[in-house]
Formats: sequence, C-alpha cells, structure tokens
Amino acid sequence: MKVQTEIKTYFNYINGNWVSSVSNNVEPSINPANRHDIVGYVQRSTLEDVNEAVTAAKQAQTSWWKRSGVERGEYLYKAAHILEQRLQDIAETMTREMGKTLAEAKAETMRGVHILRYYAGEGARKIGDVIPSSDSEGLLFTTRVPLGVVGVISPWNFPVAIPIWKMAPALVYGNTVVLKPASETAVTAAKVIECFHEAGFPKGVVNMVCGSGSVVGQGIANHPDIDGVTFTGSNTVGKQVGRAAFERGAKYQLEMGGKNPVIVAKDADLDLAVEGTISGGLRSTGQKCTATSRVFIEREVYEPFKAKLLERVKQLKIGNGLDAETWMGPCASESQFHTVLSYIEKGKSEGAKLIYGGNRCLEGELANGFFVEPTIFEDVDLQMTIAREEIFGPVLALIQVDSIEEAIKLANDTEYGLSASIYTKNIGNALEFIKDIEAGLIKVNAETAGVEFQAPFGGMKQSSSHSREQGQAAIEFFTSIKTVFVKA
Ligand SMILES: NC(=O)C1=CN([C@@H]2O[C@H](COP(=O)(O)OP(=O)(O)OC[C@H]3O[C@@H](n4cnc5c(N)ncnc54)[C@H](O)[C@@H]3O)[C@@H](O)[C@H]2O)C=CC1
Ligand SMILES: O=C(O)CCC(=O)C(=O)O
Repeated sequence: MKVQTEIKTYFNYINGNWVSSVSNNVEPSINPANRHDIVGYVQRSTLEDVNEAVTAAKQAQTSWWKRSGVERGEYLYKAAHILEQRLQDIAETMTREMGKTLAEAKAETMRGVHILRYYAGEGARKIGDVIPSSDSEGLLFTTRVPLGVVGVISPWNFPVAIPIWKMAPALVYGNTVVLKPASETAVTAAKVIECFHEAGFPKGVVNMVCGSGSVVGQGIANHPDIDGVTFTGSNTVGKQVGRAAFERGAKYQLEMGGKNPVIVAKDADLDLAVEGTISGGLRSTGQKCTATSRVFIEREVYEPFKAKLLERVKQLKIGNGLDAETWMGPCASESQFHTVLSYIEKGKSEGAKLIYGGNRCLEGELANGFFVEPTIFEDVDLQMTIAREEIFGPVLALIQVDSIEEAIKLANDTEYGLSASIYTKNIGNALEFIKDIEAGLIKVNAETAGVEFQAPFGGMKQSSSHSREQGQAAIEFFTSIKTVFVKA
C-alpha cells in the first residue's frame, strides 16, 4: 500500500476565487487502480454554493458579451496555451483519478487544447447571414446572441475534453458558465479550471461547483437564472435534467448513452475489423458512450473473426494506467465496477455463452483496484439485457448474421442511436449502411469510438436530445438567432 504524506484539498471556483463550500464538507476522490490512494479532497457543495456561482455568472455576463468575439477568443487561446504546458500533470491526474491509460489521458488533454484553439478561432467567424428580402429597399439579416448563463453538467469518462467542448463554445459566443463536474474526476476538473483562472478570464465568467448530482446538478437544472443546460451522462439523469430545464423554459442539450454496433462483412479485412472492435470496445475500459458493444458478423467469417479476436484480446495487458505497459485500466469507480460485474452475471444467467474473461482481476496489486477482465460473449440473443442496456464496461457481444441487411436490421433494434461502424471492402455495403443505420456518428472501416472536435457530434433516438455538439454545430445550442429587417 502506498503511504501518502500530503493530500491536497481542491476548492470551488466562484467569481474568480477558490472557495470552500458553505457546507465545509469535502469528499475524497479515489484512484480506481488502488482504492487506498486518495487523489485529493473535493468540495461537497450545497444549493447556496450553486446560487453564489450563478449570481457571479449572471453579473459577469453582460460585460463579457460586450467584448468582441475576437477578444473572447484571445482568452481561450491563453487557456489552451496553459493547458498544453500542464499536459503531463493534468493527464497523470486524470489517469490516477479515473483509470484510463496515460497515453489516452495525454491524447485527451491535447484534444482539449485543440478544442480551445478551434473555438478561440470561432470568435472571429461569422455569426449571421444576409438574406434577400422581398422588399427591395430592405435589409434582411440574421445575427446571434448568447443564451446568458450556461450550466455545464459533465461526466467522469472524458474529464478534460467534455467540459472543454461544452465550455469553450459557450464562452466564445458570449455566455458565462457554471460547471458541475462529476465528483469522480473533480480534481482533474479543478486543474482544468486553474488554466482558465490563469488565462485571466474576468471574474464570474467561469465558475465551478463540485458536489453531488442530486444537489448541485439538479440545482443547476432547476435554477431560474440558468438559461441553458448542457449535459453528458446517463439517460435517466439526462431526462431528469431535460425535464427540469423544459419546465422553466430554459434551453437544454443532452448527450447520453449508446449501444453501438459494429458490422463485420464477409469481405472485410478481418485484422482491421478485430483491431477496430478491440479498440472501440475495450479502450478506456469500454467507458465511452461511443464504445462498441454489439458485434454483428456475417456467418461465413464468424469463426475466423472470433479466433483472431480471442487471440488479440489475450495480449491486452491490464493494469494501472500510469504503467507504460498497460493497455487497459480499471473501471472508473467502485459503483461502475459492480455495475459491469452485474451485467456479466446477467449475460451468463440469461444464456449467453461466455467465451473470454468475465471475472474481476485479483492478481497482485490489481486486487486493490476495480479491474475487470475484457469479456466476450457469443450466442447473444437481442432480447438479452447485455444486448439492450448500456454496460459502460469492457464487454462485447458477438452475434452471427446471414446478410448485411439482417445485420443493419438487428443493429437498429435498440433504443439508442449514437455511433455505428461497418468493416467491408464493398462500396455497396458501405452505402447501404450509411443510408439505413440509425446513428448520429457513422464509420466505415474504422472503430465506433473517436470523435473529431471540428465535426458535429450527437445521437439519434434516445442517445441525445437531437442536438449536436462540437464543430460549427455548437453555435446552434449556445446562441439564439435574431432575424432582423431594416428599412431606410
Ligand atoms: N454518455 C456518456 O458519455 C456517459 C454515460 N454514462 C452512463 O451512465 C451510467 C452511470 O454513470 P453516472 O456517473 O452515475 O452518470 P450520471 O448520469 O449520474 O452522471 C453524469 C453527471 O450528472 C450528474 N448528476 C447525477 N445526478 C444528477 C441529477 N439528478 N441532476 C443533475 N445532474 C446529476 C453527475 O454528478 C455527473 O456530473 C454509466 O454506467 C453509463 O452507462 C456515464 C457517464 C458518461
Ligand atoms: O468517442 C469519443 O471520442 C467521445 C465519446 C464521448 O463523447 C463520450 O463517451 O461521452
């Protein structure tokens, strides 16, 4: 067991100051690779803290909006620069706090830098169109204004990229922000907010309040002075947040779960398909809303695909994400760990055949953490729980099909519609898939996970509130359009 000498306490960030919660309560943030390692203590805030942060954000909003977009963008460039300088420390904190490998954490932190730079540039781009008016003497055009104060409720699985891809567009378009990060990764969030603090954002423009979802998160969703809420997380909570915002007429955006399929056609490059299935399904321990979870394989290549997949999965090294050899880290929390194990038990009891893994890892130091073996089931029926519910763990379900048409039909048999991929060399298969698959993010010969910051991202069906985040699409949520007609 590691002996810890100093464990730091991290504070809320309100009106430009680092402050403790009025509750004076803190909670530990635990390393999921070693439950005895406390990464830091974070605030357990109350509604009073939320109110203070919202008041600060509201007061700061008018003068922030009065600055030009170019000027607001300059602050984002500064934050990007500081984040890049701190990349190593922030990535190590992320790995220690939620378990993903250091390589993934570094790539995610760099993604945060790119997102900040992308939206910094947005400050200098157009925010409206001139439209020909039916009145030849009139000028008809659109312009955009910010919503006001935006509440950002973020999950633990991308603790740098998700808060940044919500906050950066919100800020550059003239909103002020109150962030409520997931408690599991609140230390990482505090280090990201330190970058904004040091970039010199005016007081109240950026605020962060840590604490439970039911108090701080719900407090944000319900708050009369929060004009827009952007959320990523579970469907249950997302719908609660959406309902609360809708009830009081606030704008909301929800990015929720997935049950993402991969289709392997009989003409696929099987090595590529195996790599994509492993990477899409098991990287970050399967804890991505875009993670592959159901694999539909044409019967003719089922056995060779399965053999290659099993061969490859045996090579994956499980361990502490800070260890350079590690390919897959632990589940991010004890509750996530138990959820994943209970889904594996359901898979077995409902009759799926377990062909790899399925156990908790207990070897050596792994016993101190929330490690689960990569797990593969076959003979999975689409009515089974593991084929229907989001597991958010390293669990793959293999399903044989007789045709691409059948694969697409079964792949669509889910309430979700976030991402989907096909492995094929046949352009006809690819085009049929693109046309018929019900998903917001579609890949051909590439894994289901992995989102590019400059392109729209979001899901169909129950995966999202049908809005899109990132790229130019972000302007739709974070601003309102004004249509203007001027006659001399
Ligand atoms: N779409 C995605 O990327 C994510 C999906 N999930 C799914 O959710 C499952 C459970 O994970 P959780 O961490 O419990 O997700 P969650 O949906 O409870 O948490 C997401 C965020 O919402 C906050 N929150 C919780 N209750 C709230 C409430 N009543 N009002 C407002 N905000 C609230 C949390 O504190 C966190 O900041 C996972 O197993 C996975 O299936 C979880 C995280 C990310
Ligand atoms: O696949 C990705 O890069 C992003 C996934 C994501 O947005 C999520 O898990 O919430």
